[in-house]
Amino acid sequence: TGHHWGYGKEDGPSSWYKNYPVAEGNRQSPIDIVPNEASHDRDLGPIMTNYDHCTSINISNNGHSVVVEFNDSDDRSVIKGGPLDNPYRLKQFHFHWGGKGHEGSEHTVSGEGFASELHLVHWNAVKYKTYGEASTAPDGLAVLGIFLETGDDHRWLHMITDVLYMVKYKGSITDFKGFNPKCLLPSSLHYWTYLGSLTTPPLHESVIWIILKEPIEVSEKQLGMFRMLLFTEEDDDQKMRMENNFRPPQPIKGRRVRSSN
Ligand SMILES: NS(=O)(=O)c1ccc2c(c1)[C@H]1CCC[C@H]1[C@@H](c1ccc(O)cc1Cl)N2
Ligand SMILES: [Zn+2]
Repeated sequence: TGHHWGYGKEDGPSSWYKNYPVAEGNRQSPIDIVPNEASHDRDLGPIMTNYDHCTSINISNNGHSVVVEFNDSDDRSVIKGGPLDNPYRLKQFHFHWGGKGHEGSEHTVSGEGFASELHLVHWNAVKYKTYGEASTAPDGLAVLGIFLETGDDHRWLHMITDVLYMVKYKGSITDFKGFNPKCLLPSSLHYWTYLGSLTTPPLHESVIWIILKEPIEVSEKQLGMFRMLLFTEEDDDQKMRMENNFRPPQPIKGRRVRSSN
């Protein structure tokens, strides 16, 4: 289903518009965030994440990233507050990263990229019946973006990097239960928010982006573990390392970025 796309020279972000014309739309993501051009909105309250009873199910390599899926059959793990009119249910999280020593985040701040970016994907189960339906609606998804910068070892990220060898190849999946993503959040939940899109095909313009200002620290060694993943399947004789799986910033097209206080 859908067209083949990737991050290479032939199938990468600059060619996605051919099969996904919305790539040139008016609310595409990621963007470059310019902090002193963001407007402080007094009625923008704090965001609240309630992941305590969340249930991770599995971890998989979908050929574009490594994804941890959650049970989203009820409101056990949600994000609410801030720009959101109701709670959005946690569906999955995944990462985008660079190559050795290169940048790898999708959003940038005053033109600066980070080594990686974590996306916690939530959907509006109050207004829509399924994730698929929500993924095409203008207020269907809320993605919490967290920057990863290199520094000390992240004390909990090893729970993920320790199992990456199990999902080395595209299409591989393994059980991954009892992981609470609360441990991946930085201490401050101050954020920027704007209306955007999925950063990969199908690039649906259905995302309320909430980008945390404070990055989390991970070690170069931990990040290097992500680069042992492959874009390719086990029986593919080409072993293409999974790295630089990020879309560059897109035109802001007059959009406002708001800042929590
Ligand atoms: N980078 S990102 O945070 O902007 C992001 C967030 C959510 C989704 C995507 C990318 C893309 C990439 C893989 C699946 C696809 C999408 C989806 C999943 C399952 C579906 O049934 C439909 C769709 Cl559209 N979900
Ligand atoms: Zn993403």
